Amino acid sequence: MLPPQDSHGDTQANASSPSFNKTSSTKPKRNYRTKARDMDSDTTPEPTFQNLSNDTTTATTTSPQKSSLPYVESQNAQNLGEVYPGLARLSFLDQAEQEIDEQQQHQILLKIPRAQSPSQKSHDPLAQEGGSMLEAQDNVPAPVSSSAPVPTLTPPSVLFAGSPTSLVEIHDTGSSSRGRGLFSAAKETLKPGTLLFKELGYCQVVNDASLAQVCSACFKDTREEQGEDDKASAGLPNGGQRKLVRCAGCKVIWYCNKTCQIKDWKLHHQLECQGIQKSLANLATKDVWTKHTLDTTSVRAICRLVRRRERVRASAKYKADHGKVDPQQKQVNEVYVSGLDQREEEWLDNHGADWIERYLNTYEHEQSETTSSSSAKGVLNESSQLTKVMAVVMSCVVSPKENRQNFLKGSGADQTSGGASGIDLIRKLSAYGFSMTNLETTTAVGLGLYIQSMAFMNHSCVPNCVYIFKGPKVECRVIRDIQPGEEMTISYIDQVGTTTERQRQLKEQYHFVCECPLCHFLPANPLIPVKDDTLKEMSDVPLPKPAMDPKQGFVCSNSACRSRTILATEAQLSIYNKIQVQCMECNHTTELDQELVQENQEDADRLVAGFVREMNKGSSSHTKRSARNFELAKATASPEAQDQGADKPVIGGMKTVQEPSAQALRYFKEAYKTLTGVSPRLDSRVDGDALSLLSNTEEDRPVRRSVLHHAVRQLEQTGFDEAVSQKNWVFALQRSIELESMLKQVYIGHHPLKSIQSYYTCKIANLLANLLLEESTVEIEESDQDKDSDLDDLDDGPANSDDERDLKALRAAMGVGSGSMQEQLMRKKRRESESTEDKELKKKAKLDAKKDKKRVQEQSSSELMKYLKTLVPKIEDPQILQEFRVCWGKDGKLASRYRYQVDSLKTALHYAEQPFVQK
Ligand SMILES: C[S@@+](CC[C@H](N)C(=O)[O-])C[C@H]1O[C@@H](n2cnc3c(N)ncnc32)[C@H](O)[C@@H]1O
Repeated sequence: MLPPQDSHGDTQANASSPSFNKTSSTKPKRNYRTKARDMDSDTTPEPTFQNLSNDTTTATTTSPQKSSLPYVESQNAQNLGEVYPGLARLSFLDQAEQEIDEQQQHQILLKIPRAQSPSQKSHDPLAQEGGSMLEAQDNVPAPVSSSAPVPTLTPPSVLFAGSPTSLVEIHDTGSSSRGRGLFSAAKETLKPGTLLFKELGYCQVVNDASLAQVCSACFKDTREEQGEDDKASAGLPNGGQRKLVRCAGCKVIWYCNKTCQIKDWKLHHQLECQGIQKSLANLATKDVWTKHTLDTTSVRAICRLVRRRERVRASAKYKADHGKVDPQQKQVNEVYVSGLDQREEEWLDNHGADWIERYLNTYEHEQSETTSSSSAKGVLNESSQLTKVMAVVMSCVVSPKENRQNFLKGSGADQTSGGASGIDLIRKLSAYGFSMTNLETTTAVGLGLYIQSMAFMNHSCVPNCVYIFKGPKVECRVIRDIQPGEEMTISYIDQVGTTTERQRQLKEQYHFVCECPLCHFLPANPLIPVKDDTLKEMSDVPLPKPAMDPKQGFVCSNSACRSRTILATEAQLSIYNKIQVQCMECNHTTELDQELVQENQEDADRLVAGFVREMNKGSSSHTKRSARNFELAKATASPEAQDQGADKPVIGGMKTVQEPSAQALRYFKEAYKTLTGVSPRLDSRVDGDALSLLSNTEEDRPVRRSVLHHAVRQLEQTGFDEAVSQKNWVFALQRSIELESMLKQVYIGHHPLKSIQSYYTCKIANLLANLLLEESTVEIEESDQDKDSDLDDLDDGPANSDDERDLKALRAAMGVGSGSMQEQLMRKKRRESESTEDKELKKKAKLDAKKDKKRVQEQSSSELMKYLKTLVPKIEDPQILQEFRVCWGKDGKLASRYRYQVDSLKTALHYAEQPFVQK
């Protein structure tokens, strides 16, 4: 069934179905030059075009979120995914590549050989529910056109029989806390780059912050840069950026176009659109949608989950009618385990249902009596984010009040929740939801629930697989050799963190104590014995001494001492509270206590905040999103920045490249030093004058950490992000290089983050080379003009006719020039009385100053160019391209974009060099 249209061809907003203006078929084909089109047709027969930038949906949403994986519900919903991105900076690129890998996917079958009853075996929910996703429903074309079986469509009997081409199977890990896991079912070693599986989410939603930028059907991100090789982007204005159109029914969900809307309508949106509208009409929840008082990402995800389950339920009923038992509910519940902490779970079990009921009733009651005060607000303040989310979910999916209890408590009689409690659903989403991320914008764009294979992948701090998002699908690839029968793992968090940090994060967000080899090799708690064979088996890089995590150590605090040996770890400090360590190299004794370290950290945080503030001062446009696009548009300094900019170093002679202010650099350097005890690498060739503003003297710091501390990485990352957003390209390049080398040191094996950082480095280098080229071209043109104007100057005056001079004076006297008539005549007289000698001297001084300035600029430009040239061999390292291929597939779009950047860089450098050589 397609979204119905009313007689005007418009969406019947309240008729359960959004649609498009009928006239749109007679209109010219959608043209990306038009502004965003609002599918809202309640008010106008023609589709309304709506500029996204003016839309309230974007105006009030939270800033683009960085994310962690999986999605963490227990945080404040407004901050969901704001943890440092780690793996979450992975891409979803567009889906062109999907076609390429489709063939491979057909080779992959999923085996689930755990013991089951015969009835369970034939109705495994993983196959059933996931399968329904790919079934053609309501005329939705099945995404896979080939007749070859794909995992989700594979009949259960085939699933369990296994196949010679099976790559993965699910079985027990043998550890009670790790439960089941995904194992290699291949007969041979799986090599890096192998595609293990592709999976479409059971449900997925675009997050609040990205709703108006990311299509809710194909997950194409309008902020994503269009590759030079991307044919679809050819001819698009705005650097190929598209605008989205909005569903007229709920006015919440956005799509690329009608095709995407219809696709999503059939799959999900027809099940949720009316619910959102109902919730919008509910006084208690209206503000959530209109004023964004609550992040609705998980609300919408749960709604989709609930509705989807209803559908599955119906199909189960059908199967039951055909004489088969419905094992789905039980088994799906088995897949989802709770992700909340014990206290919250208990509270929700005991009071959750009543509390939400009370919240909704109280609120409605208060609204109707128009009493502003106390209790409802008090209750609201007390509420945990989860219960609020649940309340909004209920307003979307449960209509009669009497059904609420059933929904919340999961009575078997309840038709809406399908037997499981609504609260359970939110827990499940919390434990199994994955934050979907876009690599190019480095932001979290959505939340997806992948239940077929991804749900069974356990975490490791040294994973052998990575996953990347491609549209609504997730792809999982091998990044290190995997032996037959070996467990396949991914990292749920940023691997760069120290053992202490990683373990804390896993505990807080995912509620388990990590049992991976790295945590055994470098235990966060020094009292836990080291298992030093765990990591050696899987690493071909030199390993640190067990328990001496180079990322989390303190080194000698004597700045004169160059030893980088780890003298103590943070874990030791947290156990002993106070430690005294003596450096073997210089005998200097360092005394550390937790308070001191804490102060040090606070100091650094304050400096980082100051650094960000100073960086932002320099620019009037804080458009991080567009800055990420690295468009070659010149960064014009704001008037304020230009005012302050008199003492700014002109880097590379390019007035088009903003530099961080001396103050910002000072903050950066201070923060770096506070964390590490040493100065950051601010390359003198690049930072020129800026560096001289910074003192190079190193004083002793009571705390010196090993340089790879997570905080340093965060500082570098902040520096990079800020520099990119302010178009401080030289500084951004430096930070990118630093980040790249850090990532190389801390990630074992291939990792997408390494390659994406290399991509940024190459891209910024290319950008600078192109700016240099532009500058040099402009300089040649200017110097040609200068020659002409110099000649004009010399010819000026005496050569001009009396008539012409008189005419000028007359014009000036009539007020066309500046100053009063008398002043102008005086000036003219003065000029005329100046001796030819004076004039010549003045002209010469002017020319000399100009030449001096040009010389400095040329010198600076050629230095920058030399520096960029030194980067070329590093950028051309075949290992980088290999990294791309492993993580994104051999024909990945990013690899070809990278190659393009390399070529462009070399060409720009070649031509930019010409003018300087000529002089
Ligand atoms: C996405 S599920 C993975 C599948 C799960 N093992 C199962 O049997 O359903 C995540 C859960 O697995 C467990 N887990 C995953 N990785 C682990 C690890 N490295 N150490 C301990 N437990 C882990 C935790 O209980 C975590 O909440």
